[in-house]
Amino acid sequence: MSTLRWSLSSPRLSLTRFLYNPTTHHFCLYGSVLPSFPITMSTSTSATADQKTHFRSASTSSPTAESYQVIPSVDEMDRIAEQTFQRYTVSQSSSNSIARRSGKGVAIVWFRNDLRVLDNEALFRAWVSSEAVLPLYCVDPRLFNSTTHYFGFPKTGALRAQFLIECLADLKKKLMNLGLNLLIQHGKPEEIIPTLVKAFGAHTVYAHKETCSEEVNVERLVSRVLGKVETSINSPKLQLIWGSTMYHIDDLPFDTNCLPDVYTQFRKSVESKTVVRGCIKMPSSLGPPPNIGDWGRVPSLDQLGHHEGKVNKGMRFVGGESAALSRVHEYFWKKDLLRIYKETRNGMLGPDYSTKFSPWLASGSLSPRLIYEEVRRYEKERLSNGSTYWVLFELIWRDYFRFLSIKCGNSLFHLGGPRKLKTSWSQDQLLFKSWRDGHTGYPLIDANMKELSTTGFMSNRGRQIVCSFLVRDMGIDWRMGAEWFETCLLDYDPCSNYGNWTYGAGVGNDPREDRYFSIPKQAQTYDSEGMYVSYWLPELAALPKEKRNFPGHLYINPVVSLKYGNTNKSKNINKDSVLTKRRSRSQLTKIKGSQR
Ligand SMILES: Cc1cc2nc3c(=O)[nH]c(=O)nc-3n(C[C@H](O)[C@H](O)[C@H](O)COP(=O)(O)OP(=O)(O)OC[C@H]3O[C@@H](n4cnc5c(N)ncnc54)[C@H](O)[C@@H]3O)c2cc1C
Ligand SMILES: Nc1ncnc2c1ncn2[C@@H]1O[C@H](COP(=O)(O)OP(=O)(O)OP(=O)(O)O)[C@@H](O)[C@H]1O
Repeated sequence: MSTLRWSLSSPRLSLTRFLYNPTTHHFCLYGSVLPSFPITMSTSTSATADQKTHFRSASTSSPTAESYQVIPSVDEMDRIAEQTFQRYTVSQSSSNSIARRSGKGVAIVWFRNDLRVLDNEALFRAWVSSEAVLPLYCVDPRLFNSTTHYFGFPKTGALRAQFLIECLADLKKKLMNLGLNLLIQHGKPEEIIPTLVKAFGAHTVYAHKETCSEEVNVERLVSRVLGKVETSINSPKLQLIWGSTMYHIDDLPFDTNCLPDVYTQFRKSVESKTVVRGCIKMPSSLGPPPNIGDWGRVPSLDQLGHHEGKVNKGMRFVGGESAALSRVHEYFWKKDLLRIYKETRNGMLGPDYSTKFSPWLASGSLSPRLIYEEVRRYEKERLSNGSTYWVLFELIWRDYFRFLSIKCGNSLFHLGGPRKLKTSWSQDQLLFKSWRDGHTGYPLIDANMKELSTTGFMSNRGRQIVCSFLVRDMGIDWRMGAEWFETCLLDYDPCSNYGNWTYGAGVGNDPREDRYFSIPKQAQTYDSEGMYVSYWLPELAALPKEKRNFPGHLYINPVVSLKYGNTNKSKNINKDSVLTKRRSRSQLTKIKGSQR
């Protein structure tokens, strides 16, 4: 594979290639931009057909509008991961080694949403405090063969299940490279862990602390049963460690119960008063493992309750730490995209408009502190600008929702949200189904929903638009949307998901109450040539560019009218609006009648 370095002087990656909209002051990634993206041609030379995911517009009228996501080969990912491991691990023989092993006996590491080796404090502490570490993952039936809380959707959809399988396979491999292994058991942690503690006489179980009630309940159960285990060593303990955020909870300038209600206040406060801790330098060897005959296999998709988990269009994410580190390397160093992140982050089409780190962050294959250190290194070695800062700005949003979940407790999942608002919502099944399946009659909504179900991913722009449409234009119970996201998203994280949905639904702590996203305006600003919608809805590709988002009678009739009408003044959509309004009035009556 070619090792290309992209600098601003690269003819194929200059800002002029992003379309600038003087009215909105936004840069867009569409139209003639995508074909010139460097990944298309330059790195595809050694990629096999399997590694090239066609991110190709179906448009016959724009044959040049295509881009490939090149998934690096396993060897390439391993090579990058190895380089990064060298940076973030220390050898025991090294004179500047800060890691000294001083413990006795066996310690268990219970892996949860922290499926990585680098900057994994639970793993590190287990190693320091023992003579042998037993790494464990429990395939918990509550996560895989179960349903979401209110509406009974699959708790973990097929694509996320597949992603997790890849994460586990990679973790097992990484641990074996470091002299350990990963014990994989099927069942509830509160049943598996005490048995192992007893069998190995383990003194401590290390795990990363979670914050939402489902996970916290499991922690409580594990802790409780450990209290009853009798071993030769007195009272084995569950030791919970904080490790999911960029800023450490113990370093916050306030108690989480006094977390500011406004994000900006939170951000300014942590930025001025808190320092991001350095990554834990992991030892380059973690063995020996305890003596185990059968370490168990990485589960199959069938065992996780699904049969088919393949992505055949759009972005294909590979699970695991190697792929995560490879993506960081690609986005920051190889393609040099970090320098333009702020201008491109609102895109919707293609592999490179944003970092796409979220699936790895959610599974814990990637540490936010490692991203922080890589941003700082990039700023030193290449350049520092608004874009390099903005990735950290977004990661602070992620931190904020995580801390907010502690403050809000279960109100994050309740209809009235943290503000406990009493609003009436519809649960109209037909309307919801049209949203879920991408048949609303609004190409921008339909394309985004198809992307979600096909790939398990949707851009941040898309998420805000489909959320606004569901709750504001359809008046549907926001929890139905949130639970559907919970099923489908590869990057599903209860805090970010329910946090963003409560904001979108106007029941969060957000001071901006009415977050309405006008579809015509969003379409004109972010998909002015209809490249995005025609990629996901190929039937629109034959239409002139300006009509693809506003196809009128040439597409499905809109199932509801827009709350504020079609304010974009587009000639195409207004033709149908009277009809739509008349029809949707009767539909709205139906909605009101279906409230629960
Ligand atoms: C309704 C809705 C639901 C969402 N559900 C989730 C979810 O379940 N899991 C999830 O990780 N993100 C969620 N987000 C936030 C955001 O859309 C994704 O994090 C982002 O699109 C991931 O793409 P990226 O990694 O390329 O992001 P980038 O733009 O490259 O941002 C870098 C990182 O910053 C963080 N980030 C960015 N925006 C947000 C945000 N609004 N809230 C929290 N963190 C953010 C993510 O960790 C992301 O990986 C949701 C947003 C909305 C509007
Ligand atoms: N990680 C998670 N992902 C999705 N939903 C979650 C998660 N953690 C908690 N919840 C949701 O939090 C809510 C609280 O569930 P729980 O069974 O603990 O209490 P409850 O009796 O339903 O509500 P409450 O305690 O608020 O009266 C449920 O809606 C549950 O699905």
